[in-house]
Amino acid sequence: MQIKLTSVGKRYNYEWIFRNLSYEFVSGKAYAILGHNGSGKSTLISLLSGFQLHSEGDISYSLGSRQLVVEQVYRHLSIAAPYQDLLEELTLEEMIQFHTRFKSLRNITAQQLPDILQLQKAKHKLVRDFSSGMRQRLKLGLALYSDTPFLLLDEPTTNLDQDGVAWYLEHLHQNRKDRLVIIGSNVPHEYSFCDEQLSINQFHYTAPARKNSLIQ
Ligand SMILES: Nc1ncnc2c1ncn2[C@@H]1O[C@H](COP(=O)(O)OP(=O)(O)OP(=O)(O)O)[C@@H](O)[C@H]1O
Repeated sequence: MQIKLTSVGKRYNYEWIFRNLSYEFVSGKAYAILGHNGSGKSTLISLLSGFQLHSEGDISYSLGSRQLVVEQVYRHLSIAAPYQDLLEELTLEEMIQFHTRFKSLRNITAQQLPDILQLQKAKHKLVRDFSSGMRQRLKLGLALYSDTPFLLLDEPTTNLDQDGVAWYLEHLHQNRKDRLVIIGSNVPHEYSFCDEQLSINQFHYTAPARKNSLIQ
C-alpha cells in the first residue's frame, strides 16, 4: 500500500487545520504522526482512511501496481481509534465472528483470537460490559490481526496498563511485516520503533494579518 499526499489541506468551516502537506507513505514502513493536542493528528488519520474528505490538494492510493480510488480503501484498511465504535450488544465471540465476515484474519483462526487478546474468560461477556482496557485490547486485536496491507492506529495505548502496552508492542511487531503502519500519537512508547516521524505542527496555517487601510 502506498499513499501520496500532494499539497493537502483540511479545514473545518473557516478554520484551516493544516495546509500544503506533501508526503509519501510506503508499504513495509511504520510512520508516527506527531503533534500536540488539537494539532490535527486524528484529522489526518481520518483523511488517510478515506472516512473524511480533504479540502484541497490530492491524496492518491496504490496497492502494488494498481491505483485505488478512495472508496475502495476501507477494504484494505484496519483501524483502531478512540472514536471507533464497537458493537455493544454482542459478546466477544460474536463480535469476532461478525468482524471476520468482512475481514479475514492473518495466520490465526477466529477461535484463537480471544486467547491472543488474553480475554478468554470474557468470550461470552457482552462488549458493553467490558472495561476500557478490555475494549482497547479488542479494538487493537481486531486491527492487528486482520489480513490487510494498511494498519492505522490512533492513540493505540489509550486505557492500557503496563502489561497492555507490552502486549500491544509485542503483537504489533508480529503483525507489521509488509504492511503500511501509521500511528497517531503523543506518547513515545507507542511510536518510538517507527521508521519515520511526521510532525503535523509544521503544516499549520496562520492566516495573514488583515490590513485595515483606514487605520494608519
Ligand atoms: N468535526 C469537526 N468540526 C470542527 N472542528 C473539528 C472537527 N474535528 C476536529 N476539529 C478541530 O480540528 C482540530 C484538530 O483536531 P484533531 O482531533 O485532529 O487533533 P489531534 O491532534 O488528534 O488532537 P488530540 O491529540 O487531542 O487527540 C481541533 O482544533 C479540533 O477542534
